Amino acid sequence: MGDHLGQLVELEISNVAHGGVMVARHGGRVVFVADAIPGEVVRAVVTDDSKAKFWRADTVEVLEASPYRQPHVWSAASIDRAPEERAGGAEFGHIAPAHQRELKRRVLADALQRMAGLEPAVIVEALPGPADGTGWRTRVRLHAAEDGTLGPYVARSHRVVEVADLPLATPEVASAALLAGRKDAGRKQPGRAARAHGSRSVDVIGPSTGEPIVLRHGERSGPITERVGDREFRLDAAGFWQVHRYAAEVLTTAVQEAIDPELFDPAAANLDLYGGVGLLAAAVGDRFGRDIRIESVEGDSGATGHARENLADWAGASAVTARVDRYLSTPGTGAGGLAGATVVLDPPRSGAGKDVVAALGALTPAQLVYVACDPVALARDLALFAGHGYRLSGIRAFDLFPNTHHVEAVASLVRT
Ligand SMILES: C[S@@+](CC[C@H](N)C(=O)[O-])C[C@H]1O[C@@H](n2cnc3c(N)ncnc32)[C@H](O)[C@@H]1O
Repeated sequence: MGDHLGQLVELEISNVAHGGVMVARHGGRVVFVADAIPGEVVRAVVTDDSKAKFWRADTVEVLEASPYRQPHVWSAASIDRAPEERAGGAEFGHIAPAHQRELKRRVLADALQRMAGLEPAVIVEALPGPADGTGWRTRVRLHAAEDGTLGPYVARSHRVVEVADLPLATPEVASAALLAGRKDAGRKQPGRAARAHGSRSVDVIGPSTGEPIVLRHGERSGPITERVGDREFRLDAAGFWQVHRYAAEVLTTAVQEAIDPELFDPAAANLDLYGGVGLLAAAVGDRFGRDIRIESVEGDSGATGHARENLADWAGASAVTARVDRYLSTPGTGAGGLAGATVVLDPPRSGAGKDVVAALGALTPAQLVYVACDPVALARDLALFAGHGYRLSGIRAFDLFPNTHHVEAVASLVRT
């Protein structure tokens, strides 16, 4: 091992893997290949040969192209650049949008089948916005290199690369970010990757109301307002909010539709777990009326403070700061257990996990709606839920992150 680093290999791409890379075989070993498409033959450079079972490689030349290959939506991330100077964060940008969604569907379907024995019919639905999947990012983080260059990281590294455009960002966010880059960087050679400078970063936030906000490392700003339909949400500029400009709206409707009204009890101890500033608790409230009872549970006290304010329209709504696992293991959770309750959960990428699933299973809510940004964590948790007497009754998937490999799913679970 270590002898093959930098070696050029010719690879036939057989499949898509979780994590935005494709699968090929070389000399009996699996190679995870970036910037390729299933069905292609590519020449790739080995970037990691440290493991016995698999290597990693980056495409440098396409020998037989897929009919789904397109010019990359972001030239800074294209294979026309050397791998060490390719911007990260748009790893599917060389694939036609409908086929990106098909590959994401395959990854989700494969995870559900392998890890949970489930074979639901599922497609990945496109969001409103440009058909080429650009102009959606309302949040962008750029990093500062030692020489002052401000830019995204090179794919799968912590090297900073200067870029001339940011097509995945909304036009307002892209302009603000590039302006910040020009101010900070002085005159640098575009396309050159440089080592990152500690943890210095610049966040550009484009709320749906007001001008973009640029927060340099350590800076704070007052709260911002995000509008979703007729409703407004206050939050800290640097706090969590769905990144795609239409994501909050799409998830609101998806969660509302994923709840079985026959199983919904407005007086039960309904929960919005990993609630952020209350977006999905409000979705439930808007679907089932002003008198419902719902508690939003969130680990970040700043977000909970805003959630209280954002949920003020519902007398029966509350927001608490707690880690979800601790909250669920507190005796008297939901004042008398969760019998008859509807639970929405929207955990971070790692998923809810064994302890949270076990605690929820023991509290026997009537139904759950699981919003997931990682198909493998979702599939693992669905298998765990099955062990606690919950079956999948419906699932939808959304292309909340076009031109990347990420996919969001909304799964409904009911008691068997
Ligand atoms: C994917 S976000 C969802 C937020 C909200 N549902 C929304 O759509 O705006 C996950 C949230 O869970 C919170 N969080 C992460 N781990 C947590 C934990 N163990 N307990 C409570 N909250 C947690 C994060 O602070 C973040 O606000």
